[in-house]
Amino acid sequence: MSSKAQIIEHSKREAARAAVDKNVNLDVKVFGVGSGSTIVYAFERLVEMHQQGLVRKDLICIPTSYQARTLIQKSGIRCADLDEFPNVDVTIDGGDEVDHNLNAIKGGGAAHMREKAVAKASAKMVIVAGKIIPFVSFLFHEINMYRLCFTDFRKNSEFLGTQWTNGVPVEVIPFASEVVLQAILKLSPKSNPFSKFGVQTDGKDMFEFDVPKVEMRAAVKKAGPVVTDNGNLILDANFGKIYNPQLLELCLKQITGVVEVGLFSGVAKEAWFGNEDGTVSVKHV
Ligand SMILES: O=C[C@H](O)[C@H](O)[C@H](O)COP(=O)(O)O
Repeated sequence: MSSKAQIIEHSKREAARAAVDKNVNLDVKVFGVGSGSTIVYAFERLVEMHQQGLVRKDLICIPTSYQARTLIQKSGIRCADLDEFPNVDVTIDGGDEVDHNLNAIKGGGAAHMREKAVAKASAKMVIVAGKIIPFVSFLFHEINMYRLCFTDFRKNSEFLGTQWTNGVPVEVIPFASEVVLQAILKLSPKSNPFSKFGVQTDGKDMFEFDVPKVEMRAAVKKAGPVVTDNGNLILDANFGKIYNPQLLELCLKQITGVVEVGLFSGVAKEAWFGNEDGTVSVKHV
């Protein structure tokens, strides 16, 4: 690993640990465990705190994926399903990209369906984003440092789809995957099918591209597509910059055959960032 990659990995770990330290205590009874590489660091800290008596001995952890379930089961902390404990105190999860309102793209690991179910059942959802690049300038600007140095990056940090260019993950039932793909291609950047229901837009286009770029996610080390923990497929839909994530999420979710969309609009209340320089930043909404 290069030294720059090591620094980023270190800051990602620090951000994950700080998020746990700040949000998990003896009052937390039910904790949602996100998925991905960053969450491994967060869960490592949770296990330490459990061993040190800093969290409840009878803490219940709700997994958001097969990966999270395995982590919990190996830890000795009680693992339970969401339908047993539908009221979660705090969930901590990773993120692929986060904008200045803490809207996020998630699902780089195809886990966003269960992640969103657990996040929405949580009194508080916290995102830890290891990949700070889209946000660096904004945060530095906020604390009034390096304002000039990072001015060029600020514009880019405003919109989802700027740094995470793999597209928005859309989980679809296999039966309708081609139909959904065609429907996404027909979404127009200027459309607001919800205006008749009173869903307002800011008058700007919904996303950048005239026509989205959509492809089915292919598996690695297996021929064929990625199959999710729910037995479904993933379409990665690249819209370019996303100007209105709330509306795009609604538009995608109304397509029959879509199970869940990796846009988390207005879900996270707090985000922790591991910065490129090894420091950690936090933002609340
Ligand atoms: O499906 C995967 C999840 O949404 C992850 O939380 C997200 O992709 C971030 O993953 P990582 O922590 O590996 O960057």
